[in-house]
Amino acid sequence: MLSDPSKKYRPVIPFAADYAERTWPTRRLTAAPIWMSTDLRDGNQSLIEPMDSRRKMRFFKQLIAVGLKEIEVAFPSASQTDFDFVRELIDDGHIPADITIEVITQSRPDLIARTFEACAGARRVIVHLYNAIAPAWRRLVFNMTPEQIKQIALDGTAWVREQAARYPDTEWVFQYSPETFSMAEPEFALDVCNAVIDAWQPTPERKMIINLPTTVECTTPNLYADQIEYMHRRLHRREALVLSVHPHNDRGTGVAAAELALLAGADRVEGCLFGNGERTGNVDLVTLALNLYTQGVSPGLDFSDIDAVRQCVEHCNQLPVHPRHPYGGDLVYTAFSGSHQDAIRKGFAQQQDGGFWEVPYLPIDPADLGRTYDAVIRVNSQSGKGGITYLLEQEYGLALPRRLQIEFSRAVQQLTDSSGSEVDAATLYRTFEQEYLQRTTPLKRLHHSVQSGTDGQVAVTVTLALDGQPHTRVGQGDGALAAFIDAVGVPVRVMDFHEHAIGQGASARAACYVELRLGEHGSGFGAGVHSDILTASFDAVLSAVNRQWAAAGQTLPL
Ligand SMILES: CC(=O)SCCNC(=O)CCNC(=O)[C@H](O)C(C)(C)COP(=O)(O)OP(=O)(O)OC[C@H]1O[C@@H](n2cnc3c(N)ncnc32)[C@H](O)[C@@H]1OP(=O)(O)O
Ligand SMILES: CC(C)C(=O)C(=O)O
Repeated sequence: MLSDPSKKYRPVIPFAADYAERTWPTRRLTAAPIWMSTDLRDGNQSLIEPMDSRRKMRFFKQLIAVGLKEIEVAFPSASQTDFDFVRELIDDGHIPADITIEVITQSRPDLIARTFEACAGARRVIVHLYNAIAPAWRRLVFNMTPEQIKQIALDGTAWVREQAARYPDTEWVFQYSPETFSMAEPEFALDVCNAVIDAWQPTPERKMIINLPTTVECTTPNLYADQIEYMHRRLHRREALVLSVHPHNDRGTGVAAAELALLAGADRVEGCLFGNGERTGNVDLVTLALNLYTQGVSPGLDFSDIDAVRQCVEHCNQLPVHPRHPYGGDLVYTAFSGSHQDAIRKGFAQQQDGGFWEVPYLPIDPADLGRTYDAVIRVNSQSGKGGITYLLEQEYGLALPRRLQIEFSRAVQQLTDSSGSEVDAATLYRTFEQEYLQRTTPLKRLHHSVQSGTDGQVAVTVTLALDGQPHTRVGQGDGALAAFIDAVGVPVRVMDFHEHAIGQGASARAACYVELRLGEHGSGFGAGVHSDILTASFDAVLSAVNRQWAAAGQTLPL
């Protein structure tokens, strides 16, 4: 890279002086625009292997299912595949009554004629004429003066009018794009567009579309918004126009450019699902739509099964959607890091049914897009007790008390540190079993009985396996747990005790967690799960004792 890039690159400055009449910065988006999908055209022309007709048809049907009403289906004069696809759509009746197909063409009479031939018989078609107008294209590609470039647009408009007259049974909607608009002088772009509008003479009843692309995104989105507002205020017959934008994403700000352009007066957005398209892509319609949704504005597009849409797009484009892609990526509702997991868990616990969505770190409820909560919290070495607790509770119904969460998370941390990889809920549960539920050495409960006396005292008789040998012991206490501890005969103090049901009805089980202090040694937890709640608490005591015994180097007198 150059130490002084200004010797090679210059900023694109659309306006000679500041565009001070702008009003867009204080506006807000309160309604969805008209959406137009160009997946089958701009998206398709950028693919390593363009779609065959089967893929195109699958994509077309998916776009309809999502709710798109305007779909650019082809560049029919470019290839026989594209021409035949348009014919198939029309001849085989694949275009529902509320869908308008769009087709693009260069401004060349033979190509325009072929475009109309492809569309003959359709109910309604948008014919999209384009020519590049920016200085570099004028000079390098066309070697033409600005007047000659304007004439290309006017010639094209006349040829489109001529062809449209030959097919009176179709409703033809004319769209003109000054390609490379954002890199052109705004005054020249306006001049070309107004000349085309004057030539076409749209009316509010027969509107035409003026589409202003960032063919190559080359400025910050605010400058593009200025350009759009400038055009919006000055285009002839504004009430007879649909003002459309077509952002690309070369600087990674295609979504912002589209959003600011809508604030600046645009009515319509052209883009692709998940942002496929030339180079870094067209603007992503999924992100735009769901950005509106998360602000409480209905986008008019339905992504309630976003994974199915993504699979279709990946299949048709033969390109993967990035795991971090907004809203649709595999990992975008997943938190690995401890503090995020903790906040998400607390948010879920306090989220009211029917209330405003307020789960930290999740801008949208994954369930609205058909995603489950299963993958929201995943555990690796960056995770804390919150995530571990969440998974054990969600998958296994275990609600660990706070200090046990801290204790158990140390065991999990050792596991994730040594493996360096993610642990799933099943592995967590297995670790919990090994650490607590299966701690039956040296003491194991074989069987027990409980007798309540008339004096409020309880007696417990328990047979324990101690190092494999059965021993029967009897204990007394104010309650069954105290009597059991007395029977075990180990000097422990109960520091903390929790129990809860797992599941409901006849098959419900009980989980019990006991924190014990054993003699002079520190305290630690034990846990038991059993269909009988008392038995669960006895097993929790033995689990705690056995863990303490192991921690003390097996030196405790049992
Ligand atoms: C920004 C965009 O995405 S615009 C859409 C771009 N998409 C595509 O190009 C995909 C489909 N295109 C194609 O298949 C071909 O380009 C075709 C069939 C349209 C034309 O093919 P060809 O006649 O071989 O021309 P080629 O592809 O080389 O295009 C360049 C020629 O078109 C001219 N041209 C480019 N754009 C336009 C336009 N909008 N109107 C009129 N002429 C144009 C160029 O000046 C050049 O002319 P020249 O050969 O006299 O120098
Ligand atoms: C033809 C136009 C709209 C285009 O695709 C672009 O400029 O990117």
